[in-house]
Amino acid sequence: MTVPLLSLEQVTKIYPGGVTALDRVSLRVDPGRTTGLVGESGSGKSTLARLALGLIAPDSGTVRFDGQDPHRLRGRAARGTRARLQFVPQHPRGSLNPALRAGAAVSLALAAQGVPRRERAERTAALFGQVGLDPGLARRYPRELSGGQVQRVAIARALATEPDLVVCDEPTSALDRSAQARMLDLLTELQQDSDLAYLFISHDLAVVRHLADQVSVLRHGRVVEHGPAARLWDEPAHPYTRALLGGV
Ligand SMILES: Nc1ncnc2c1ncn2[C@@H]1O[C@H](COP(=O)(O)OP(=O)(O)OP(=O)(O)O)[C@@H](O)[C@H]1O
Repeated sequence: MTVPLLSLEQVTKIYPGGVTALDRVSLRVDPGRTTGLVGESGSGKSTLARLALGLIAPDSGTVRFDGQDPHRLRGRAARGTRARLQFVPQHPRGSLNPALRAGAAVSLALAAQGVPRRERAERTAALFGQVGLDPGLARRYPRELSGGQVQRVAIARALATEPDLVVCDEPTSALDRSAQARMLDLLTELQQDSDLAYLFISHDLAVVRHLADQVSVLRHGRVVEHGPAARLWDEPAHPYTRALLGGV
C-alpha cells in the first residue's frame, strides 16, 4: 500500500469560543495524486487547509506530511518542508505584494530557495512558460493582470520551490467558466509533468471531479462521504452529497 504524502488522522479542531470546525476528520493524499475536499461555506475546508500546511495545530488527532508533523518543525527542517508543501489561495491578488512586479514575486521565491541571482531571470521566465504566461508579463504589477493571470503567477511562485504537494483552496472560484476550465487543464498538465500531488478544495463537486482521484465531502466539520470522484458523482450515497450535486 502506498505511503501517504499527507495524512490527517481523527483530527479535531475547536476554535476559541467553542466552534468545532473539524470533528475527527481523516484524509490522505498520495504522492502524485489528487484528493478533493468539498463542502459548503463554513464546513471547515479552510481550517483543514491550514492544518495541512502546519499553520495551526489540531486539538486532537495527528497531521503528517511525509511522516512529520508540519506544525512542529523548526529551523532548517521547517524551511525544507515548507518548500515541498505549497499553497495556492482563492484570492491570490491579496497574497501578492502590489508593489512588486509579477516576475519579482516569483524571483523572490527562487531567492528564498537559494537559487543564485544570475539564474533567477531565466528560471522565472521558464516558470512563466510552464504556467502558460507570456514571460513579458513578468514586468507587470498584479493590478495590471487579469484574475486568471494573477492565479497563474501564484502557481508559478508555488512551483518555484519544486513542491511535492500543493494545497489549492478554491483556486478557480474567482474565475469565469472558460478561465476555470483552462486552469483545471493547467493543473492537470503540471501534475503529469512534475508528479505533483494536490489537495484540491472547493465548494463545487463539478470542479473537483475533473481533477480528483478520491473525494471527501465535509459537512459541519465531519466527513459524511468519501470515495472515488466518479462514484460520488454518479452514485452519491449521502443525502448531503446529493444536495451538493443538486446545486450543480
Ligand atoms: N479563527 C477562527 N476563530 C473562530 N472560529 C473560526 C475561525 N476560523 C473559522 N472559524 C469557524 O470555523 C468554521 C469552519 O470555518 P472554515 O473557514 O474552515 O470553513 P470553510 O468551509 O473554509 O468556509 P468558506 O468556504 O466560507 O471559506 C466556521 O463555523 C467558522 O466560522
